[in-house]
Amino acid sequence: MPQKKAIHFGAGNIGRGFIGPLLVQSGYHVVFADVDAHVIDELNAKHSYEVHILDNAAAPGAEDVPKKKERRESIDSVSGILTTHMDQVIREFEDPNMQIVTTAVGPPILEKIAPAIAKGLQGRRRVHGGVLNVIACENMVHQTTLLKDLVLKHLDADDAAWAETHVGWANCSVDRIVPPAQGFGDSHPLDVGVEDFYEWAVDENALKKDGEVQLPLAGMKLTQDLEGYIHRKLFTLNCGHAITAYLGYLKGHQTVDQAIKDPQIRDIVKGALEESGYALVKKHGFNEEEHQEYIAKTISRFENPNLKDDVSRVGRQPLRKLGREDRLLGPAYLAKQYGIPVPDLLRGVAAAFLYDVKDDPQSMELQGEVEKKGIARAVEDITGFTVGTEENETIVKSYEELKTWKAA
Ligand SMILES: NC(=O)C1=CN([C@@H]2O[C@H](COP(=O)(O)OP(=O)(O)OC[C@H]3O[C@@H](n4cnc5c(N)ncnc54)[C@H](O)[C@@H]3O)[C@@H](O)[C@H]2O)C=CC1
Ligand SMILES: O=P(O)(O)OC[C@H]1O[C@](O)(CO)[C@@H](O)[C@@H]1O
Repeated sequence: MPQKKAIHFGAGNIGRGFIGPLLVQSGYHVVFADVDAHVIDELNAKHSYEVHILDNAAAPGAEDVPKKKERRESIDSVSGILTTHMDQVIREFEDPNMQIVTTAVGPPILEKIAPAIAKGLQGRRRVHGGVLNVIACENMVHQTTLLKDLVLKHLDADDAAWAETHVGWANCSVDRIVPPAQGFGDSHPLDVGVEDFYEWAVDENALKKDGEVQLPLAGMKLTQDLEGYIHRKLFTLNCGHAITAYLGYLKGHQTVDQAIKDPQIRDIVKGALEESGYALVKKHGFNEEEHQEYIAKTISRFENPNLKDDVSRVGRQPLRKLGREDRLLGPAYLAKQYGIPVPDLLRGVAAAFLYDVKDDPQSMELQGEVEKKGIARAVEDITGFTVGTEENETIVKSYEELKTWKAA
């Protein structure tokens, strides 16, 4: 029997370190589609690589010296194509063994891969018309719905109607910390280091189950309450992570584990996650005790010294992270609905306004806004908290206080 196939757009950290491996474990041959010719050549030369699971273990008796405990998983049955080679992308979609399309390219890139997916779907419809499932694994709410809308723009009415009935467009929540690979040697360019923890929750209702695909895949949780999973992850892991990164950057810490060890930072992060947690418990009816454990587990994930996760990776693109539904303002607005005060979340927002990394265009754009409009007006425009409101004043006050951290 021919091997079933999946095409994954984005052979980066999450592609190679999380989604690709789960697809391979589920019996799929994974075709990575990327613009990076070096990675694609390596995939086609070796057809395999290793995932290094970097444990969070400290050496007994030596508190500050992490003991590198590591397991390895070999990922075989992989190949690559360049997304610029449209004919190859279309051929993969036309293959009847192709059953799943996943992405991890970064939210702004979805519109760039949409034309290739549209062409692929047209080809598939023409050749055999088999059912397919698409799951975008990006850190944002309703990422697959966004991808679907972008793809539909490239289809005529007939093809769009076909894509509605024959393609499952499933949103998901994707959680595993996978920093850029480091230290595996020049001869292992595809290897990637990951934390042990992972969670991939996928909207069960949106998947097409009438094709060949056997669900759930390895490591996948099917859920009828995706919003709960997305909010819990985005407003806890991503929220705490971003605040740790922005405050860590202010204090000159290089990595997340160094930043979270700083008592001043830890207190604010913990406070913010408690505030966000009260709102999540109210909104989704989570068990309070279990949610406290989830917060503690999340903070312990930040402490993993073996990940060497740079604060500039976690803080990247601050304007996206200051989106109204995203990790900082999302929980602040949710808490507001229940009258929950959020001083530490707003400290985190203020810290984002102080993030001035020269080679991060969004950071520079944000600084430009502050310079042009002044902090209170910039906060109003970006966060929606108008000048004179308690939230705007708290952010501005925290901004001024946190500035002194930078100077120190
Ligand atoms: N790294 C992590 O720990 C996590 C990341 N995510 C999300 O996964 C997504 C990807 O993140 P990473 O893997 O960290 O980024 P990455 O930068 O390591 O990987 C992105 C990949 O997309 C490729 N790419 C860029 N333009 C492309 C195009 N037009 N066509 C095909 N491929 C293209 C890049 O060459 C790169 O290989 C983001 O949305 C991120 O928020 C979600 C959970 C965890
Ligand atoms: O990938 P983004 O959205 O820029 O944000 C970085 C975040 O993504 C992750 O890499 C994985 O969820 C986290 O480590 C971090 O909070």
